[in-house]
Amino acid sequence: MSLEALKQHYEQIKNVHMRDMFAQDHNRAAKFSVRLDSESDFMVFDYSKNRVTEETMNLLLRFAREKQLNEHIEAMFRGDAINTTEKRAVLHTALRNLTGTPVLVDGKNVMPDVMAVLAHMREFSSAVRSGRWLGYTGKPITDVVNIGIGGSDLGPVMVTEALKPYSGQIRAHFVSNVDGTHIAEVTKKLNPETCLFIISSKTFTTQETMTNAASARSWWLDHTHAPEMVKRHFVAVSTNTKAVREFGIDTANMFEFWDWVGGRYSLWSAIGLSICLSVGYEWFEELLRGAEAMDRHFRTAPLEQNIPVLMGMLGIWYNDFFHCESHAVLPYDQYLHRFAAYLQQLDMESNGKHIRLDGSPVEVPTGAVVWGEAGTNGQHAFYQLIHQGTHVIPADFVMPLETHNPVGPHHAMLMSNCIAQTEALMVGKSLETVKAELRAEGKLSASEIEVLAPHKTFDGNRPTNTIVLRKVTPRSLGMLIALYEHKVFVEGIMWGINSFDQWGVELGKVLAKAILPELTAPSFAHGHDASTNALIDLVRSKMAPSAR
Ligand SMILES: O=P(O)(O)OC[C@H]1O[C@H](O)[C@H](O)[C@@H](O)[C@@H]1O
Repeated sequence: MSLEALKQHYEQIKNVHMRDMFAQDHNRAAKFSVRLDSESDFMVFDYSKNRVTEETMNLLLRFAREKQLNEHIEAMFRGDAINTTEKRAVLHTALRNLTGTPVLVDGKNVMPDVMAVLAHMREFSSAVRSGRWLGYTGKPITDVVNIGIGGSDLGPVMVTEALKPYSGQIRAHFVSNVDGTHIAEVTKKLNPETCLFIISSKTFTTQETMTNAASARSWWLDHTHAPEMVKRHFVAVSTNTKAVREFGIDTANMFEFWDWVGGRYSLWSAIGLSICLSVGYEWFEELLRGAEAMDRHFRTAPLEQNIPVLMGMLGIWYNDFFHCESHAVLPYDQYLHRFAAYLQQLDMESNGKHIRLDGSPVEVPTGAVVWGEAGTNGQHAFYQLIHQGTHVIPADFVMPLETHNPVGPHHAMLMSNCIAQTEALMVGKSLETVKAELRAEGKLSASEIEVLAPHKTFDGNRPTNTIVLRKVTPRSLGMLIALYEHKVFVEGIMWGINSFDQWGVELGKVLAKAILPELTAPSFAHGHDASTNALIDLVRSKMAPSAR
């Protein structure tokens, strides 16, 4: 069993320093790097600064084979109902299957519907962007507001931000939080004659989205008094035609998707309409092409050269053996400033599970706590803990070689910081070196040096991946996002969990619905624990003072 072999191997390797691994193997950087090209874009996955040897990787990949990873990958692409608790296929890959090769769900080829919705998105976004789609007073649309939450928000926000250099005249806004401040602040910036609301919700029942949508419609009607013109200013993206119609949106302006697209995997579907409106359909299709290239790679590359597999298995290595609990994602490109927030849902909602597919409890911790910030801001905030704290935090550095904004020396500085961080995290700085430096400075006594030097030492040996891109383009972004989707999949398979349901989100939703009427009830809440009752009563004293 490779698990036993891995456990033994871990004992041998756990204290080996990467510094020595690099010293012993001058070919290490090349050996532990994979490059993937797609048209003029490329990605280099450099995983040489990890606490692994060739033997580690061989054992990890043997472990993956034992768990039949290849068969699971095929089952996903084929459209098997691998989301077993919801009895659904998982086919975000079909959304970017631009060659149109048939993909069957329950014997039906889904590709004609996928292509039809893409055509609808192309036609609609072109009408809006070209000024052919007019608002109720005959003016073109200037502002688009996506109202959605979770997967119906985070992907579109992240991508729209990342692709700002490709955006046109239309301004994109996003409202997700049920906090009235969010919708209020966005509507302040809008002209009711020239704005378009996209109500994005897979289920069209999500409390936050439905409340924000109703408030947006009230705001719009208060300003326009033109209920018959709602159809020119409100469109919907959903799987729920009935609820869309009931909301009052013309179903001709509804963009459909399907239950085999998970919310956090849906930016490639019509949920990406706000992206399309911002950057135009052609660039949206480029995003899909990037993802398609990663899909092909994931499905066909041998495990040894398969970037999502390597990345996922490194995740398993640190989680299952080193017991690392968190994972930092550090993009060195300001346009990727929402990338970590997006990944939090992708990774943590997918793999934050305590039960395996067969209903038994998991045997190892699952799902790292994912967090991060765009470089170099993070360096001046939390990198201290990554360098010298007591936790080992594996980190991904995303490094686009070209910038969209070549301003003076900025990009060279950004790159030098990124590379320096991975070097420092790996190499560290020994006590002897620190002492020698302090002695050479000649400012401190020998005893002062003894006390200060440990504070200035770095153990190093902190693992990092460096993901090099040519530039943040629609294509490379598509590759990058699909890489993480598949990495999360690989980890889920290894843990034997269902990465595609999200029952954990439900309990809070149910309890919030129960508490809502109690906040304005005439009598003191008594059905909960003492803390909850008291908190409800505090809110009640503000909301229904006359009731007290
Ligand atoms: O698109 P919706 O149906 O409105 O769902 C929005 C979000 O709702 C919940 O929070 C789910 O856990 C998410 O996975 C989903 O993305």
